[in-house]
Amino acid sequence: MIKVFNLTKKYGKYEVLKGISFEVEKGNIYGLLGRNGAGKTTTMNILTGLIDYDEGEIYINGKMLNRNNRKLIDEIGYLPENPTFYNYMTGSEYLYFISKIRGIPHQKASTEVEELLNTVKLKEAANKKIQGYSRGMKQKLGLAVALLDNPEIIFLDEPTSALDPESRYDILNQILEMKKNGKTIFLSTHILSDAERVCDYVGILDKGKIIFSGRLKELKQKYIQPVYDIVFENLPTNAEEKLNNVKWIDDIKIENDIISIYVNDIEAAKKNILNEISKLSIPVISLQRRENTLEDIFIRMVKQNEHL
Ligand SMILES: Nc1ncnc2c1ncn2[C@@H]1O[C@H](COP(=O)(O)OP(=O)(O)OP(=O)(O)O)[C@@H](O)[C@H]1O
Repeated sequence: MIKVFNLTKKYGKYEVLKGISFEVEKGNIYGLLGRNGAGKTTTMNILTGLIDYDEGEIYINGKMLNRNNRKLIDEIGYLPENPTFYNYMTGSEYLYFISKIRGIPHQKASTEVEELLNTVKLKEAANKKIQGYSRGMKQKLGLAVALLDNPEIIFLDEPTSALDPESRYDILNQILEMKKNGKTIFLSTHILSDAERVCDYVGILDKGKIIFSGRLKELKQKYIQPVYDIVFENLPTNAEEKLNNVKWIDDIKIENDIISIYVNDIEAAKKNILNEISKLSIPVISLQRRENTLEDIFIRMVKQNEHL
């Protein structure tokens, strides 16, 4: 559905994308993950034909997206990171307006607009002016615009950032619903728990390169590694130094009074963890073992990439 080979993009001398390649198959949700400034929006804007690129090949639905002839492809819908609207219009008026621009016949548009307002749960606010919409409502309206004319492929740039938990939940559910309806979805996000909830495949973009692209399940299996979270009464100052010398500890992360210990030998960890903690001589409030999350894996991969 989407194939990208060796894509390069420079802003002046600054090379944001250094030859990235990945594929998204039909009917899947692919999440492009990366820190702020990694180049996610740049990638989105290139794939949706909004900006030019320097080198590489892009195929969307079997058609080559030509660098010098970036015609917007009919089969795609796009929700940009910060969608802009005509705020004096109502949500419903705006959807009719966009339908008209896209050349959707009025009768077809009226059925579709009603359906979409239902789908994105904006029916009640449909006749209210957009200027009174919350960020979440605007995002839902943006999603409706992306879904107009039933595109096969939908691009969503940071669809859940800056939303409250309820709106995030709604949007994520709608993304899952789109997949059920056979859509192919390419989204970018830095909210890894959201990616973990909806994505089948992920690509990790870091320092201009894709450092992983594949099935989320495979990534988690590859990096399967238990983590111990230990909450201390107050943080031991020399903890990092002491724990880093322990053989079966791969890495540690310290946040407030919690130390997360990433383990490379679970049998050794089970036998020795209490002993190592007692050496720190600080009262422990709790100790819990868990599987690592996508966030843990992401942080470790990006850290490893830092040393390359
Ligand atoms: N038009 C531009 N001209 C020059 N530099 C740019 C331009 N657009 C983006 N950049 C730079 O390219 C890099 C990637 O930006 P981009 O917006 O693609 O990142 P992002 O991963 O989407 O980040 P965020 O999550 O913060 O939106 C950043 O360093 C940014 O400052």
